[in-house]
Amino acid sequence: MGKPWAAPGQVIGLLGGSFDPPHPGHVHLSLEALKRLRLDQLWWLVSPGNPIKPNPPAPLPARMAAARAVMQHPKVRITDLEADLGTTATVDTLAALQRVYPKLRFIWLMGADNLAQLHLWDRWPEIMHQVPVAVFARPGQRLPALTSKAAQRFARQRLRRGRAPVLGHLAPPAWLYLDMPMRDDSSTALRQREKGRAIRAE
Ligand SMILES: Nc1ncnc2c1ncn2[C@@H]1O[C@H](COP(=O)(O)OP(=O)(O)OP(=O)(O)O)[C@@H](O)[C@H]1O
Ligand SMILES: O=C(O)c1ccc[n+]([C@@H]2O[C@H](COP(=O)([O-])O)[C@@H](O)[C@H]2O)c1
Repeated sequence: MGKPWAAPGQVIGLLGGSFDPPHPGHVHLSLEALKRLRLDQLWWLVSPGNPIKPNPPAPLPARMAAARAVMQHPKVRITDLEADLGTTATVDTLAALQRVYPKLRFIWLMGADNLAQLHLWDRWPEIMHQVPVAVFARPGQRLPALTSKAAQRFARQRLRRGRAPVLGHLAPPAWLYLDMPMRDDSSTALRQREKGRAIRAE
């Protein structure tokens, strides 16, 4: 894939994920992020593989094609940048992106379930010092997210939601939690449904 193009100073949201498969919850988060964070672009980083998930995902080309089919928006780029960069840990991906694109401003986007688990990620506090972070509501995840180790450790750096439009221009650590109408789509549920269908068809 060609490298995505953006003008110096632009604010780019990064949505990393396995997207195994992609679903309307990803699209919904993306549209909310574009609007609420005033993003110039949003890049989906379709991951070669989540470093802490035990089972490997479906092959990357299939997930890229599925992602392109569900998310079509002039400001959203579907990328396999981590495969290009040779990174899987987010801390390494962000460092590499900041090296390759020193003039862009990145915001890391994630659902509330990921904030609840962030303390399990490789060198996670560094991530909070690399880029501002925006966390989006997900059903049943508000309390786990807001009482998580990461939320507690960075409690003083949490901003009120009214600051969302300027988040991309602030120096990290800086993060906020954004409520939104929630969708309960999940890749796990879709994979389980697909497995059930395959078993019934046997
Ligand atoms: N329905 C949703 N609402 C809010 N955020 C979501 C939703 N689905 C996924 N996300 C967020 O999108 C990012 C990528 O998600 P991912 O590809 O892991 O999908 P998933 O449905 O969480 O998959 P899995 O069930 O396999 O963990 C993560 O930050 C995740 O929190
Ligand atoms: O860096 C880590 O250690 C790490 C651990 C777990 C997840 N991540 C990243 O979090 C994003 C969401 O992952 P997933 O598999 O839940 O879609 C994706 O970009 C992963 O690479 C990163």
